[in-house]
Amino acid sequence: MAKSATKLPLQERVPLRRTAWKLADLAVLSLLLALLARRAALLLAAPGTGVNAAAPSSCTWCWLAALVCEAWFTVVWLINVNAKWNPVRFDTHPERLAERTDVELPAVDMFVTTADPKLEPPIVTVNTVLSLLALDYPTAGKKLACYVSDDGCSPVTCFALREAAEFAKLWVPFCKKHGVSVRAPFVYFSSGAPERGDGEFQRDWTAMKNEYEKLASRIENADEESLLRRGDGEFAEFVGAERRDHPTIIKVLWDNGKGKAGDGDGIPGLIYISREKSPRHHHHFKAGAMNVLTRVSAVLTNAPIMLNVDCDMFANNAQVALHAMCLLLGFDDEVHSGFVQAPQKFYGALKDDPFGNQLEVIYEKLGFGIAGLQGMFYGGTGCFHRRKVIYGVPPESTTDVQPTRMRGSPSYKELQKMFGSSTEFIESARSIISGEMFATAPAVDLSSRVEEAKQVSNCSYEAGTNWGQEVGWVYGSMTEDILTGQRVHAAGWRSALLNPNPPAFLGAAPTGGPASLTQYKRWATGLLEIILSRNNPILLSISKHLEFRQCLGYLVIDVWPLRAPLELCYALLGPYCLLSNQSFLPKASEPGFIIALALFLIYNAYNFLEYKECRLSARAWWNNLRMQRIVSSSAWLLAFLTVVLKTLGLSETVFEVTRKDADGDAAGADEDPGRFTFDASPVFVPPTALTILNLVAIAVGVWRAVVAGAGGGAGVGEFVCCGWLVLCFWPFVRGLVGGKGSYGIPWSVKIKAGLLVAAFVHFSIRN
Ligand SMILES: O=c1ccn([C@@H]2O[C@H](COP(=O)(O)OP(=O)(O)O[C@H]3O[C@H](CO)[C@@H](O)[C@H](O)[C@H]3O)[C@@H](O)[C@H]2O)c(=O)[nH]1
Ligand SMILES: [Mn+2]
Repeated sequence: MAKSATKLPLQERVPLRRTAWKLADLAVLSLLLALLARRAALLLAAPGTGVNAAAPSSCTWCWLAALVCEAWFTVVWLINVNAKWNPVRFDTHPERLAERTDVELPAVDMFVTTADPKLEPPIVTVNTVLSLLALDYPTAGKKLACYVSDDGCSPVTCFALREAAEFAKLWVPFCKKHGVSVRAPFVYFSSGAPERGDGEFQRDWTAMKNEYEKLASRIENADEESLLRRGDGEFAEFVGAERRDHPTIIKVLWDNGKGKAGDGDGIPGLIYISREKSPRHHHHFKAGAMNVLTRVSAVLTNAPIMLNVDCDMFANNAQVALHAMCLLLGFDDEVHSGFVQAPQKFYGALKDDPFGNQLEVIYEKLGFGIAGLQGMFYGGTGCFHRRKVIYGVPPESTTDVQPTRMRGSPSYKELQKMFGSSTEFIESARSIISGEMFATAPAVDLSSRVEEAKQVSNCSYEAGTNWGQEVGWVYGSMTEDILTGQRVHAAGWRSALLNPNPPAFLGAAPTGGPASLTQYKRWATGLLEIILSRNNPILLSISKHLEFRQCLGYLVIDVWPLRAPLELCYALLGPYCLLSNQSFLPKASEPGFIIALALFLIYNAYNFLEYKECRLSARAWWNNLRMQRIVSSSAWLLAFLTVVLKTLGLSETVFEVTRKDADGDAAGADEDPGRFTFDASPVFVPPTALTILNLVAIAVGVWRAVVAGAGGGAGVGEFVCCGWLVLCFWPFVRGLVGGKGSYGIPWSVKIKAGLLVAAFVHFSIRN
């Protein structure tokens, strides 16, 4: 892109100052090191005997275990400090795009994935699709196209999208005429009738609202049986289609190519795809769906930029594609924006984040920090990709020792080996690899290329190719987003963080205990799969272009499941010591006590101030703090065990889709959607056991000190540990005693937890 000095930049990378935070980072680090040094010194001073003469009751192996855990906590702190150290913000100026006659905007293919019409109601997907079709983009009708992948193979979803295509003919012009800001109809109409505006607007608004309500009721009342039996054979392909065993179904629901030459202001094309499934082929969950979307769109429209969103992530900012273009076109070298990721933000989010999954502080502190290193992680949704990056093309600037097949003009044979045997696909890939940003898509009806598109969606298409390895979304992890982003960074690309105001996309955060913990468990399972694979960030930073500090940044997230066993071990030390009348922390009279106390206070104050700085409440801080403990002992721990079993070949990991609620809150009027709910799932066993155990330990400790008068082994530190854990697990205390229905912990869980506690108490007291 030629540039002259007078041109205003499309984007600015603004470093953010954080001197006071850096001092606090170092203060906590020093305290952690002091704690470690003291422990190590005392252990060395009295090998074999009690840990120190002043406190003969301290238990040597508890001190050793504590030393290992605290060393690990120090490492975790260090990698966090690294990630947060140099944050940056990217400011984007889409209004300058219009002034820049030298900048032509590339076409964008927009992908939406859905997998289950029950967990992901079609009306949710339809709203996401409508928000994308109505995006502001010059000649949107020509340059944008929307592809929906339906892993649920549901005629209802297909019907809903067909209806949406009709509705879009009214909705898109309405949004553009009146400058509607949020173009997902359910959000737009939820705010009630507009107060201002002229008569024409009022009339249009009422008419639109009526149309939307009719659309919504048609979709909600659609049932699979009657669709399949419809006389016009419209859904004939779905007859007999098993969700896990059916041929590819592709339907062009709106063809923007058809006889529309010259009419750029039309509505973007809309294509429905349900890829072939067969029990003989692994379908690789979302990553597999993304790869099919990539190939089908290559054959049909072949836009050089691809946007991907989950079915619940509507565009909340109509200018989002323009903001993204500022980052994709606004650098002198495109290596700086291999992909452009918007943070995951949520709509209708519950007050004070009761399930600790709104991730606001993570994004603002960790996200901006990582953005200042090699660049934001790919988050699976709300991301603009360069098609060539997904195809494995390295940035111009990397000087690889090995000659890469992807440079220059690879031969047909080489391309076939990488991308598979479709001639149409290879032709399209050739123009992408050569860096062509403005190849005009063939001026043919999309419908006339459906057969080619079906060919590249077959489940056998990828056999023997590089798809899922060096090309496309990477297979082998439930958390395909982090894995795929790592591959892109390892190729030497950087990424940019897209953070416009209003936020780019909004999605649904799961509510209730089971859904939230299932999501965390899936993430942690996938992360451990990454750590154990040849794509783990340490190997990538040694052998490829993943920068060292970025590698440490990835580890902050990747080690989640590894934290679980160590945090569990540390959480057991307090109750063990109270039960066996020993200690693992310095006594209040010892100098070491002050270090532990200061660490506890400063660490928590630090976190609290982070929440304050992100404009969140004290309640949100506390909810997140305690969810950290709950998630670690439940979801992360189970993920750890699942992957151990998988490694031993005893089980498989599967992608459990998160439920999305159509209206944002699932609970009835008399229920409290922020209150923790339970089911009989094994994830609830360990935290239930920890809750009971800590209560028992405190009771035994108090009894020993007060009634039996034989205290002295355990000190104030052990009591604080157990008391703190009980506070953190308060939702479980409530679930144990009083909760009705899903607010109570089921008996099967209580019994399993009770048995674990009995065994642990027996073991502690006997020792
Ligand atoms: O076999 C599958 C399974 C899932 N999906 C889609 O994948 C998306 C994400 O699934 P969801 O259940 O909503 O997971 P979340 O935990 O909300 O997703 C986060 O975490 C995932 C990785 O675990 C990322 O892929 C997502 O983009 C990210 O938002 C949804 O659109 C699904 O329809 C498929 O297309 N096929
Ligand atoms: Mn989701």
